Amino acid sequence: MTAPERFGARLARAVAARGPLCAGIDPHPGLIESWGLPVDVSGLERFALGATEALAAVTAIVKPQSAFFEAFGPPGVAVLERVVDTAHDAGALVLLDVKRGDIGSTMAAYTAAYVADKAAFTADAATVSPYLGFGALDPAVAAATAAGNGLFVLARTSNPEAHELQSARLADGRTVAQSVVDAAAAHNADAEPLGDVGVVVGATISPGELDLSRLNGPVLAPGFGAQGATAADLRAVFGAGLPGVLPASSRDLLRHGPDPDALRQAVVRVAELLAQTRENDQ
Ligand SMILES: O=c1ccn([C@@H]2O[C@H](COP(=O)(O)O)[C@@H](O)[C@H]2O)c(=O)[nH]1
Repeated sequence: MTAPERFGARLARAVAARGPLCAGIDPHPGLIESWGLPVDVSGLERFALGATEALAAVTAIVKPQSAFFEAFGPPGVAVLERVVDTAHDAGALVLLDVKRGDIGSTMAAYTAAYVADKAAFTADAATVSPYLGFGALDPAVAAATAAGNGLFVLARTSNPEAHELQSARLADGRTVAQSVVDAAAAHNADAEPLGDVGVVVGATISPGELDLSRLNGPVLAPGFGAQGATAADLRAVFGAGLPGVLPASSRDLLRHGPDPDALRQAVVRVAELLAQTRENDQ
């Protein structure tokens, strides 16, 4: 049996074709209402599938936020499953934002749900938390990568409350967040063009907080748009030409719906802005 193509390679190809923007599918009740839909499972379904059909046609990767689907109970989770399939049909990869983190044996079960071989959800990658110890993620890394899928490990998140914990110093002088980046990098050594174990680093953090130069893996950069980070902040935090940085935006794209053309135009505008910022660097 031939090995599945690795996530890092699939992501690099998708980004080369469609650009780095990661479109978030976050069905906030207020957004569902603003699309003129009822805040119930039928409204959730029309919102999430409409957003996914439009955004997944023009982006490399979409990121459904599981919490907003789980909030509707099992029928909401069934909608999430359809979002994953719809995004794949439109040609995008799917990063499920579930932020799971637990002891190793339980992580194996979470992986079976999302990114292992024959996983229930068939996502291409999932977000995980290392704050029960990075080693507790080992079963998840092994199962996801064996299936050709990826993980994005929370390192330095975009929310202001994260700083105290994630920027605390370890005995060796590194920050907690840097130790997460370094542990992810160890899994990506020698991978080409990009490893399968990414990190989450908010576009809202201060420049120079983290050294990502040896990561050799993708970086999900939320905080762009609704949380205030700009294209200039992305450049300041991540530098020019760092491969694999995926600026992520949810509310700031979704507020343009329900018109699919308006949603797609919002993606085009952000892509132009990102490209312009890159050109200014050269
Ligand atoms: O550090 C993090 C990690 C994840 N998120 C998630 O990304 C989106 C951001 O939504 P916006 O509407 O673009 O602010 C959301 O699903 C968060 O749970 C994050 O913001 N920061």
